Amino acid sequence: MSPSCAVCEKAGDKMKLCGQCKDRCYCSPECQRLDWKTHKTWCQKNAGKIDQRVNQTLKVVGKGIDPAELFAEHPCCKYVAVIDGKGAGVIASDFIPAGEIIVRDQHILCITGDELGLSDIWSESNKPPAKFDRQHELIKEKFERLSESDQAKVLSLEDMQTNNKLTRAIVDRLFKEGAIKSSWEKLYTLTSVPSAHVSEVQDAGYKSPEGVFKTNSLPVGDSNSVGLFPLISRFNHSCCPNASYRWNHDVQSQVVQAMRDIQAGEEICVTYFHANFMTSDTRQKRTMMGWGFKCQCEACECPGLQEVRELVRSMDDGNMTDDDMTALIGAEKMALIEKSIATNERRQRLAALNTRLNTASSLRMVKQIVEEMEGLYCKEKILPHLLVESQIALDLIQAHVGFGGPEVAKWCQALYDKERLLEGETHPKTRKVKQWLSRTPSVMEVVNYANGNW
Ligand SMILES: C[S@@+](CC[C@H](N)C(=O)[O-])C[C@H]1O[C@@H](n2cnc3c(N)ncnc32)[C@H](O)[C@@H]1O
Repeated sequence: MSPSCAVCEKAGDKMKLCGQCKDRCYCSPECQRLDWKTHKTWCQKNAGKIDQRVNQTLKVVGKGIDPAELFAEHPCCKYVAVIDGKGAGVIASDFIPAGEIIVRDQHILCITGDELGLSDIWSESNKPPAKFDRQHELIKEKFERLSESDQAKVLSLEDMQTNNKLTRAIVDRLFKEGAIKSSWEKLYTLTSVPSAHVSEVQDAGYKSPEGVFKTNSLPVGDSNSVGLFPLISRFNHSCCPNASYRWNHDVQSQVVQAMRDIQAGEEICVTYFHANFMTSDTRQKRTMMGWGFKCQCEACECPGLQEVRELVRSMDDGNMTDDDMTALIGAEKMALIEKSIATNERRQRLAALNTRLNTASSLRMVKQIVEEMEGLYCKEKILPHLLVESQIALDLIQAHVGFGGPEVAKWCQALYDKERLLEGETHPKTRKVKQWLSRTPSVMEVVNYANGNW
C-alpha cells in the first residue's frame, strides 16, 4: 500500500509532496491545483517554520526515499512493510536457493580504526571517551560531506540510539487515531515524521547520523573499518535466520547471502549476533541493549508470557497442577508457554553440548554430541543453515582425523560442498578443502583451517 492523494485518495508509489510545506501528498498537478485554495493559508503560514524545524533536526528523515526504489536492481527482493513493531524488512519475491547472494552493497559512510587511533575498531570503538568524541565528530563531518541524496538515504535508516521510541509512539498514536491509514503509510511515516509532529520529535532529539550509524554499521571486511551499508541495513534480525551478512572478498562488498532455500513470500532475516546458544531472555536483553528493540522473531514470539509468569507467581501456593494452570490461563496461552520453555531448554542444551564438544575424548562421543546437536538445531529451525552445516562437517573432520576415524573423506566432501556454496569454487578456503579430497589432512592443517589460517 502507498500513501494516498490528499484530494482523490488514489494510492500510488509516485506521489509528490507539496513543494512548500512538504506535508501533503498529491497524485497529480491537477489534484494539487484543486487543493490549493483550501491548503494555501495553512501552507503559507507553516512552510517556513517547518523547513526551519526540519533543518534543525538534520533534515529529519530522508524524505522522498522510497525503499522499493533502493531495491529495484535486486530482483529477488521487494521491499515491504512487515510485521508491526519491526519497521520495514525484506521479503523474497522469488524462490532463492541456498548460497545465492541476495544483495551486494557498498558503504556510503565509513570510519577507520586509523582515524580513531584504534587497532580494532569493531571491538574498541565504544571504549575510551576521547575516541568516542572523535567518532562523533568524524561521523558528523563525513555525513555533511555526503550528497543530499546520500544524506537522505542515511537518515531514512533506523536510529534506535537517538529517540525512535518517541517516534514510534507518535506513529502508533496517529495510526490508532486513523490519521495514518495503512501499514505502508506507517512505514513511510516512521522514516518521515509528518511536519506537524516534527517539533515533538525534535524536542527529544530524534534521529542523528551518529545514531543511524551506531544502529546499522558493520565491519568492512577485515580492514579495521566500520561502514554504513544502505541496502543491507534494511534486513531484520532473527534468532533462526535464513540468510547471513558476509564480506565477499571477490567483489569487495558486504553481501547478504541465503543460508538455506528461501521460499517466495518469506521474510529474509539475518542474525545480528550469535544467538544459537542463548535463551530467549538473554537474547531479548542483547537486542534491547544493542539495538533498542524487543525481538519478535519466530523463536522469540510468546505473547503475554511475562504477564502470565507474574500472575502465576502471585497465585501459586505451591499446589498448582498443570490442569489448574491451564484452567487459569487458557489452553492457547499454555501451549505458547510450553513452546517457549521447550525452546529455551533446547538452546541451553545446545550451549552445554557445544562446550562438551571441545573436551570429547573419543570419536564415538563426538558423533553422539553432534547428532544430538543436529536434532536440536532442526527443532529450533536453525538447520538447514550453510554455516552451521559447514561447522558440523568441520567438527567431524577434526574428530575423524584426530581419533583415526573411517569417514574423513565423507566429511571433507560435505565441507567442500558447503564451502563451494558459501565462498565459491576459487576461494582459498574452498581450494584448501579440495586438496583434502585426495589425501587425509593432518590435525594441524584442520586446526589452522578452523582458525582462519588457510
Ligand atoms: C538494521 S535495522 C533493520 C531494518 C529496519 N526494520 C528498518 O525499518 O529500516 C534494525 C532495526 O529493525 C528493527 N528490528 C530488526 N529485527 C527485529 C526483530 N527481530 N524484532 C523486532 N524489531 C526488529 C529494530 O527496530 C532494529 O533497531
